[in-house]
Amino acid sequence: MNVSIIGTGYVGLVSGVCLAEKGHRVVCVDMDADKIARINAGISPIYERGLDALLQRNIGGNLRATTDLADAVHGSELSIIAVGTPFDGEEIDLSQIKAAAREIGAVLREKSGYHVVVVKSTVVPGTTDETVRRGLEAASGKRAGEAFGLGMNPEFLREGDAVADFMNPDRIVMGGIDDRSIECLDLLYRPFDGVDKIRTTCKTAEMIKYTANSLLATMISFSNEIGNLCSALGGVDVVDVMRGVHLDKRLSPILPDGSRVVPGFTTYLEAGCGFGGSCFPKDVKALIAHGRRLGQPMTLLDGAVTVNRTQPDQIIRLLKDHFRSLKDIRVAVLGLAFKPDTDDMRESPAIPVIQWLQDEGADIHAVDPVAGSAARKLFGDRGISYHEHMETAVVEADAVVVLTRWDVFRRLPEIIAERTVQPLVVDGRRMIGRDAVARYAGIGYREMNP
Ligand SMILES: NC(=O)C1=CN([C@@H]2O[C@H](COP(=O)(O)OP(=O)(O)OC[C@H]3O[C@@H](n4cnc5c(N)ncnc54)[C@H](O)[C@@H]3O)[C@@H](O)[C@H]2O)C=CC1
Ligand SMILES: O=C(O)[C@H]1O[C@H](OP(=O)(O)OP(=O)(O)OC[C@H]2O[C@@H](n3ccc(=O)[nH]c3=O)[C@H](O)[C@@H]2O)[C@H](O)[C@@H](O)[C@@H]1O
Repeated sequence: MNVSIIGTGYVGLVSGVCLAEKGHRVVCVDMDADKIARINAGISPIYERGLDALLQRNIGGNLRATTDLADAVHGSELSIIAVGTPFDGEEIDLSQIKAAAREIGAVLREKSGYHVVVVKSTVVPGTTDETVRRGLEAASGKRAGEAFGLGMNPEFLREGDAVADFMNPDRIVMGGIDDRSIECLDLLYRPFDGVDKIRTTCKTAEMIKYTANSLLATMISFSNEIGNLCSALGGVDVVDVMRGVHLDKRLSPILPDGSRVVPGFTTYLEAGCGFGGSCFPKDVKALIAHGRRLGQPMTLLDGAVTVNRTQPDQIIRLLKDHFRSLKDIRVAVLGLAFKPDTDDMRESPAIPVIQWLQDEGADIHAVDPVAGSAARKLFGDRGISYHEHMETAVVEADAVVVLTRWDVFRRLPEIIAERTVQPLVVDGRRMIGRDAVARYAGIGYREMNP
């Protein structure tokens, strides 16, 4: 199938590369000429495990990239919209979606033959049926359901695992305004044998995406609230509590091989310094705003956002418990990205923590396997030295703060073991054993007062 993808960010690029790998002929479109040049040169503009290899295998073959949207849409039977849908502080910002619909519509005015337009971006329920349909019809002078089809196909990939998630999805949701549009999506996903496929309306597809993200975000905030209570109680560790809760078969069914999913990060019941990224924060806020507009308060989701906003304060509290002032105190910060395996710093809990440390006049030594240059752009050099390796960052540190669950940080106890003066380890991700270091303070745990 000939496919054009409008918007070549995380989702557009990964989808394009993976669909090309599955045998479709794909053209990725973006207005950012630098990005397009890099992709055509076989260099991925984003850090994502496994992406470079797939990109290099397909570019110039099943895959090409261009800034020419009209040419790409003309040469394809299906166009996927994967542009950004940020939160503007009040509500979802649909300006990129509207522009893409207008531009595609203008091409459809001249194009003969049936064409299907599919929204992959995360958009509030009703957007595809109303805003996108209106934009396409106005610009093309044609009617949806007659000259062209319209669908909604949300994406569930996680950054860091994007290629693996796209290639092995848990489900594929295919929303459409009619059977013909859904059939076209079915053809696109035919190479994904054995995956559960849901055929539904565009509005339900949109709602499935928001509900999935809101549930996961709420589970994290729930775990964090319970963790904060454990910490207030003293002598109770949220990790033990969640293990006990999670062994309930309704939460972790026994797998065919007799094993269980181990409670932890992948189950979204892991307390820590909060969720970040380009999606959970903006999507939950957009759904709350949409509910409010419809006269439906979203009390629980409001709570999830509030817990998350204040969760990095737990790190600050733990530091304040141990140091009267942070002025000139040497603090090693392990992890800057919002999660491991990505260089993305959007809404990372490291942002408020580092800004507070800067304001306090701490001597900050930051390390992240890939997000160092993104962090330098964000924070500058005020009070911060950036390190390539954890070893140099933690040397002589008075405190070590763990903010991202990168696997390499598990070696921390081994690295500081030889030091005569032991630093305080503030574990914002609960990934270092409580007894593995001499001085430990973790989110969701406090020693019982003697
Ligand atoms: N990042 C993620 O992990 C996931 C994101 N999503 C959703 O997918 C959508 C896209 O997200 P990202 O890929 O992260 O965004 P992004 O911001 O990385 O990429 C969007 C791209 O679209 C381009 N663009 C915007 N308007 C354009 C136009 N008219 N013509 C050509 N190019 C245009 C921009 O230049 C940019 O490169 C959002 O709605 C997001 O919520 C869904 C699942 C996962
Ligand atoms: O719509 C999206 O963009 C995507 O949002 C999330 O994916 P992502 O933001 O890439 O990352 P996650 O691995 O889900 O982590 C999100 C945040 O939650 C935090 N987290 C995760 C799990 C946990 O138990 N505790 C916890 O604090 C992580 O540190 C991270 O900051 C969803 O997991 C994807 O399914 C979805 O497609």
